[in-house]
Amino acid sequence: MAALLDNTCHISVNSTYVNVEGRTEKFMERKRSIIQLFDVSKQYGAGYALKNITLSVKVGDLVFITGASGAGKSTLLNLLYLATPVTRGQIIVGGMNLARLSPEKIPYLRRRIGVIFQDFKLISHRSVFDNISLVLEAAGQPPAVIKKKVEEVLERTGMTEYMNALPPSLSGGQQQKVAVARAVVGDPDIILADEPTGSLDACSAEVITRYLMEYKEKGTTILIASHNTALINSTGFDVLYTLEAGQLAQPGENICAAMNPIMGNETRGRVS
Ligand SMILES: Nc1ncnc2c1ncn2[C@@H]1O[C@H](COP(=O)(O)OP(=O)(O)OP(=O)(O)O)[C@@H](O)[C@H]1O
Repeated sequence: MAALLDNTCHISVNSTYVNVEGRTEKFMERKRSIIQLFDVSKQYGAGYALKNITLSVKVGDLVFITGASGAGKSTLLNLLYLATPVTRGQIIVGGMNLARLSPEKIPYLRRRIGVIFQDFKLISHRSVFDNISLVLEAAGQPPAVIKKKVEEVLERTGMTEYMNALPPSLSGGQQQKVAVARAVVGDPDIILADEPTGSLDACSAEVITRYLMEYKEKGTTILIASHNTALINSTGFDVLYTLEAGQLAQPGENICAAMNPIMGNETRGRVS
């Protein structure tokens, strides 16, 4: 079965080979999974934020989690970072079974993941520089390396002049850039990004998106939760999952007309 995504992207789900914008890859055998969810559910009280989610993400893939407000996108990312515990099911990240991870191993998991939270979660009484450098201090990096790396990510995100500022004195967009800088500074294996350009103007969004895609090119696995079709189209994707009221959309149930024609709950390429 072949589905036409747009003029430049054809997908053949029965084939080992996929052609995305002229790139032909033997993707199914080449890559191993770095994230796996098996029948995962998350309940808040009596309500389900996520229900029976089974999916996997391969090393180096750019994966979008899309869906309407309240569909469960942020919850999914939060589970991967152990920001909130799973109610049922199993989650494996980088070979670690999160249900069996002892409290002292959680920092190890988190050092391998860079997170851009939707609400940024910056430490309000520490400077921009400190918010970013804490990641490297926790990883035991020497001060000279920390200074060099923090200055580099500040420069790349256009935040050098604000390095001594406290987060509450910054605009939402500036705080989001700091959150991006903090997420990438440790050169993580996985980046989890929740609407990473949601507070940015168009020009800044382009700069930040390109910066994140440099990490994709270096082999970092990136999961982006977003309902921003422009963002999705600006990067393309390896896999796109659509959530609908906490469940993966079934074939033909993609809820956003703008996302059509997507076939099934997983696809590759671009949306039209
Ligand atoms: N801490 C919480 N306590 C109770 N309910 C929660 C909590 N966090 C999320 N929820 C509920 O879980 C569901 C999924 O929320 P989530 O934030 O994951 O959605 P989302 O797809 O990221 O939405 P948005 O696009 O608006 O950010 C919603 O019904 C929400 O109200």
